[in-house]
Amino acid sequence: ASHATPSKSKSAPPNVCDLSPGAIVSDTCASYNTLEQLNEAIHPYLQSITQNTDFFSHYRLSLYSKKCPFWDDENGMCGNVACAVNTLENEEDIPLVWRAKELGKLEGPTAQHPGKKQQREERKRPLHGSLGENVDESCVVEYDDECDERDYCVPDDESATVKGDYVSLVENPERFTGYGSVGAQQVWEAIYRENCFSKPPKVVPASGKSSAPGGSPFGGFGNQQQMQAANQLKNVIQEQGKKQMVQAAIAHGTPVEHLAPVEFDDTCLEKRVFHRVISGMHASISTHLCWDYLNQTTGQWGPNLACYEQRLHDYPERISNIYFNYALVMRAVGKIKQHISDYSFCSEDPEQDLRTKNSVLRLASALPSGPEIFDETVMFQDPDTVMLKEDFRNRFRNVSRIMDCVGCDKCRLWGKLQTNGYGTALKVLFEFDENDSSKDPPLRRTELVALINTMDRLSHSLSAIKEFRRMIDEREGVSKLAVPALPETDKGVLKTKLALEDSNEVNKATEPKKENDGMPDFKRNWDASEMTMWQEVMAEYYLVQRTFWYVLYQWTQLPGRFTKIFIFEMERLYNWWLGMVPGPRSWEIRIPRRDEL
Ligand SMILES: Cc1cc2nc3c(=O)[nH]c(=O)nc-3n(C[C@H](O)[C@H](O)[C@H](O)COP(=O)(O)OP(=O)(O)OC[C@H]3O[C@@H](n4cnc5c(N)ncnc54)[C@H](O)[C@@H]3O)c2cc1C
Repeated sequence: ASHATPSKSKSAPPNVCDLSPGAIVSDTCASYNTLEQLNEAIHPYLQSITQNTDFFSHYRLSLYSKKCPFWDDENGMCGNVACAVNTLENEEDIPLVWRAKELGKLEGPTAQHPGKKQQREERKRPLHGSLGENVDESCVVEYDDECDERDYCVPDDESATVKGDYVSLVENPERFTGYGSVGAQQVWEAIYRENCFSKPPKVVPASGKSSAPGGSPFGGFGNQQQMQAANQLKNVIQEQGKKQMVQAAIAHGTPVEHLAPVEFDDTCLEKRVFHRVISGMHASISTHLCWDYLNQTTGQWGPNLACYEQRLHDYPERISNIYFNYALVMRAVGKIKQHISDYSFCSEDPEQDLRTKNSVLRLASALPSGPEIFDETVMFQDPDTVMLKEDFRNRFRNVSRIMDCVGCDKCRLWGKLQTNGYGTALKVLFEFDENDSSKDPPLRRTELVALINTMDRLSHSLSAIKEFRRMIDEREGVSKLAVPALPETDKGVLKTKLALEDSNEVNKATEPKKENDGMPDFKRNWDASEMTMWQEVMAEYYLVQRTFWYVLYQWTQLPGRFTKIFIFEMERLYNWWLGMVPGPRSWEIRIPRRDEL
């Protein structure tokens, strides 16, 4: 990995817009190239861990029992599902399954967190099979409900009465849901406002522990901490004197970015880091929804290039923030190697426990050790910034609370998970000792699951961005070559075609990706009206010839392919036998798509 001195505290914000491969991602020590190469190597591990282990494919959180503590429906600041205005104006006209309300619902089985007695007495099946017969519940249930004061997130079991539900992450992939408009903009706006570090620190109990388990003496709020959080955020908004402006702007459909900018002092590293983490998370969510996008008119799922261009491609700083987050989370995962070696993943299934541990250790070992990628030690060193650390933590807790205002279940699930993931990364970076894990604070199950899944999300974002860029290059390459060769009339057609592709039309972008495996051109892309009969016959003849040779060639490749598949499968079997999670399959047998026939 290339190594460079990261920006020191108080330095001016570096240029985050240089996305050239060799450029160093600002505030980190790695170049875009290095991170992309690392990603290619570890992406399969991450996918395998998050998809194939019971431990990392289930997450526990309070989805329904928490009330948004920051605004309610009465004053027009609405955060519930009904207010989550959809991307299509008249959704009633489209089939139910494509509507935002349906897309945002959680899928698959859920299970309530078992009580302490049940946990003790039925250690093997504390959830009574509610997540499915094949799920090993001892890998899923979290036995330690305690919360530590050094947490950067709001633990989801903060209130003793709200223990949360277990949900499958595999059955609820992060993708387009149609959630947007007023509700979503308001949440993002509130989250970015948490970055007003220049204000004096807010009063939040230093312990971070629930002070009022059980019933609430404060009416609408679950407990004292929620009440305080509500007051803090209201204060921030009122202090800024912008609440009215924001509401009015949203009500009139004015984009939030047209408002006067939020007071944000970005001269010091810590404040910049906070902003970059949030913006990177936002950008990563946007990448996933553009990558797995539903065209609500045709019902087709697929990448939407126009969506990517509108939300990310034209904002290099957002893309840079994704890379920044990847470096930060990667450093955190690399730092917990020692901690993980003593971790119990599945108390009642030693075989799955070992497999899960081995796969996490393999991932951690594949990451550069030490501060090669990200050097957290340059943060919070300055005497002026020591107080910031506490402020930083409290603001992160508030972001976590704001997530309760997300009016779409699936979005809330992934929003909460990723906030927890970044919170855990920061906890690991600033509270864990890489060489001596004896004094480390406990790492809870939800935190570990959130950390690894957040890394997987970022890794997926990097891969998707690479593919989106390729699609843009391909499009631009085609247009550059095609334009000079075309007659004047066709240029007009091509211009319209490109304009359509550039606009919100998603049809093109939602087409499945074509593999370029050296396949010859089988299209009849000649103009018969300009050809003699003989030329046409020859063109047809060459087409048949090309097809014939291609099919024959593919048949000759079959024995080699089967041998490779056999060796690959033997290797996976061997890994499984050793107790490791076998890597994902790199081959599949599938019915050809229509355009391939
Ligand atoms: C926590 C959360 C999770 C969500 N999860 C999903 C999901 O899984 N699937 C889904 O389809 N929708 C999800 N959404 C909604 C989605 O994020 C968008 O809000 C929605 O698609 C509307 O997008 P928009 O173009 O109006 O701009 P938004 O993404 O809502 O952004 C609002 C404003 O913030 C600014 N902005 C945008 N991106 C960045 C950035 N990276 N950094 C800094 N500023 C930025 C821009 O000025 C923009 O106008 C989620 C929303 C939230 C709050």
